[in-house]
Amino acid sequence: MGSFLADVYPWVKSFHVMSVIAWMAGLFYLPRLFVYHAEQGAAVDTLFRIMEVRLLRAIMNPAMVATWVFGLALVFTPGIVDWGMVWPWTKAASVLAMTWFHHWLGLRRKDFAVGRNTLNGRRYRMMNEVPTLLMIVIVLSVIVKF
Ligand code: HEM
Repeated sequence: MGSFLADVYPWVKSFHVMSVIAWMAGLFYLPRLFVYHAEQGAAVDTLFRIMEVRLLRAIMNPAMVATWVFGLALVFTPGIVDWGMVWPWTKAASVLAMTWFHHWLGLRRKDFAVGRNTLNGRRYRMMNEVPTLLMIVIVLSVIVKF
């Protein structure tokens, strides 16, 4: 299994990065939709509900699962992760936080879907910074490898 993963390592890493791009696109865009949805209210309600559920189900959920599957395959590839270094731990903490953020967005989408959103546009703008900060930590972790 280890030698198979070593053989396909560049492929797995390519698909990991592709799924990361799709997942991050959704994580950046969905909170922006929530900002407009919270601020414009009834005028855009039906259209935004459809856009939000489709973005989450058709793009973000599959992209998150693919990111995890390819990412874990990289973790099990011999010689890639040295748990004695700091970067695997900062990366692991950040991807867990990113996954929490994904689920937090899913819960907020459900609030909008039943007309029970309680947060204003400003709160969603602030939450929009969470994936940006986590992305910075993740990319520095995997590229600089401190
Ligand atoms: C969801 C769970 C994730 C796991 C288990 C995971 C794990 C890994 C591992 C083990 C590597 C290989 C590092 C190497 O080849 O030296 C890697 C590469 C990479 N990961 Fe992730 N990752 C995850 C999520 C993410 C996320 C959310 C991002 C971006 C925000 C990301 C961005 C990258 C990038 C850009 C690389 C390529 C680095 C290089 O050029 O070597 N990963 N990932």
